[in-house]
Amino acid sequence: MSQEEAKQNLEDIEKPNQVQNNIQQKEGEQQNQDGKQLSPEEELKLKEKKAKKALNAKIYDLQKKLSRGIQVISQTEAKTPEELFSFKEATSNLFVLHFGIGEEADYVTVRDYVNSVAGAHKLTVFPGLGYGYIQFDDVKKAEQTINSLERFEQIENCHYKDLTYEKKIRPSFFLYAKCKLTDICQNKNNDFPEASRKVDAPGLLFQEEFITQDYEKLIMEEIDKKEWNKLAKRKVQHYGYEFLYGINSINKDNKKDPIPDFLNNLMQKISKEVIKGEQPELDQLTINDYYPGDGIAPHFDTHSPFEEKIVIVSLNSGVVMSFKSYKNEEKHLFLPPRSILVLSGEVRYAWFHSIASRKVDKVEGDFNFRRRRVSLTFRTVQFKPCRCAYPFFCEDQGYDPVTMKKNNPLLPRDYHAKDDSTKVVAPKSEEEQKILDEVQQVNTDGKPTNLEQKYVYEVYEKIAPHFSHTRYNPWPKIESFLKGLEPGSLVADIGCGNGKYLDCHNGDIYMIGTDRSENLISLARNRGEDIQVFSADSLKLPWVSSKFDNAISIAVIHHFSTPELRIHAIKEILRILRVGGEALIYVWAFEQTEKSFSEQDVFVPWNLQNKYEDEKVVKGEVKPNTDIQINEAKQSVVYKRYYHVFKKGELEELISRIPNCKINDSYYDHANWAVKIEKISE
Ligand SMILES: O=C(O)CCC(=O)C(=O)O
Ligand SMILES: [Fe+2]
Ligand SMILES: [Zn+2]
Repeated sequence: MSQEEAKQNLEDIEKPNQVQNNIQQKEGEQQNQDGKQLSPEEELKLKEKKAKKALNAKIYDLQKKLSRGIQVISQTEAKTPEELFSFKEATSNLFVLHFGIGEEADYVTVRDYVNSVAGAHKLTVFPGLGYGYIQFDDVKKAEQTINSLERFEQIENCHYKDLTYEKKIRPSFFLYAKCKLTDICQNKNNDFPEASRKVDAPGLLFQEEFITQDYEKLIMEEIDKKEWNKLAKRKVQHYGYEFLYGINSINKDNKKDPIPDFLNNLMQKISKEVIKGEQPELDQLTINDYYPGDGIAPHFDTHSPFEEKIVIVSLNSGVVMSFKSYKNEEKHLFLPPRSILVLSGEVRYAWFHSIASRKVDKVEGDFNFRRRRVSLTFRTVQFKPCRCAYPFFCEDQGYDPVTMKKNNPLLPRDYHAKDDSTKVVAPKSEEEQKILDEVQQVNTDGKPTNLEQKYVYEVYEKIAPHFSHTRYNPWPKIESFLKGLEPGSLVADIGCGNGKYLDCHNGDIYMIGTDRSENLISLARNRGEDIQVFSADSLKLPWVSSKFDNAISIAVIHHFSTPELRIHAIKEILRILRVGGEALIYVWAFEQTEKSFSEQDVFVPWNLQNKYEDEKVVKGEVKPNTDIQINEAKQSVVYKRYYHVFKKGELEELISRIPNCKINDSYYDHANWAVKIEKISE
């Protein structure tokens, strides 16, 4: 059945009220359209026709769901079912679509069913997406599973069974046999890390079964008798002091309801075993209520409002908490119910912690399905400034983790590091020249080359935290462009870096950022709960066409190594804009006063301070993928970023080659050439 036929069939099906009417007609009272009685033969034909239509509608519906699933998972460009279903060879993998996996019941149902018909297999799910795949060691087992299912003969490759019909729970089970694993799991965003029950991080203490099950039950009951405050993503209760979410601090002048008495036993145990007189007693409590799928964005608790030790007790369900150091070390710890987690020292002051928004976690080879989880976060309110050993994350010592804008003279001198690129750019090395010659000779075809991969993307991933610390002041002209936009505008920040432009507007536009560097994206995400950012390539944005009112592309286009790619990137900006929408584009200028370039394709050094670098790289024991130099005098490791610096008029010339836009303004600002372009037609 072609897509067209399927659509036609779907359209042929009666409208819901007609179906309803037909059901209300009793057996034997079938009438034709003129109201005449039907003969038994005619009746049978009509029934068959209806059954066929209903079946086709169901198939069409399943096909649509399946094609959406495959598109999400594989990020393929295929748009029609024909394109998606065009795999020819059978493999030992099955694609599974069961409308709602992520719930424990779904997972167990599918796993047990496959076990019963074909035995050993590996089932992988993409929680929240409702799709997954099964790997067998043998193509026969995949076929055996397929053959055990009901079959819709009309559609090759599609097989369906309502596994859970009897149990009357939601998901169905739907297999697509002939898919290649590479087609469905290329996108690493679909997979997620495995956690352990024990991790080492400096300052992290963790203990399972800190309280009994009975006590846990009692606390849960008492908590639910109290009133919850609703946040955008979860519910909370606060005791001791008022908590202010906008600035992630507490109102020290507003002492509220004391921590409730039913927590006395727990507080005493913590006092004796954890606090041990090392800081004043805990006097502030935040209770968070999470349902499967809820999470908390990466953050570290603000330094100054609280003393060092932060204590988190988990109730009712396990969850994985992820930790990330400023050196991008990542650890994933499973917090079972009734466990206690204590954060102090480096992990408290300088690591991010987060809970990913999903319904299931992978823990030491098993899935842990989340249930409702309630966490108790105890802190001690601090009445003195923070003098921790981590000034680069300490708002009391000059750094504002929310806005990243403060510039406090108390910081160590090297802290607010300047952009460390040297003033005169050295001639290219042989390797740099070679890679540049290579990419400029091939047809770049809208895909990033080796050069962007090695000298742009990988370098930004590496230098992200350090880079981010040097990028905290929005430039005034860009800020005023954003502040001047129509209220309600949807604005894309393409190549948003640490997100410094995502929160410098008046709050009445809606901004979404993308950047190729996942490390920069995590830093951007840390700016606040309202920040919307995604990792994506500027050559292939994940947005549908013509929906954005505006876009900004600041310091991005100069990182592409060929004119074709630069044009491609600009066309991609125009693609997502609506007709009449305007974009602001900035690129580095060849004409500069601070730097002097002798040519336009340059490799600009970045001195990554040793404190941001792996010790092993600093000592020369490990070499990263990109070529680096160790600069002992400056205590740094030198990475190089590729730029094509633009001569006056060059950006305008590129844009003149794109038919559906016009230039509204162009100017020179902060050693960049800037243009405002408007989309004039689709
Ligand atoms: O719920 C948790 O386990 C963590 C809560 C948290 O990190 C916070 O409220 O700052
Ligand atoms: Fe926290
Ligand atoms: Zn501090």
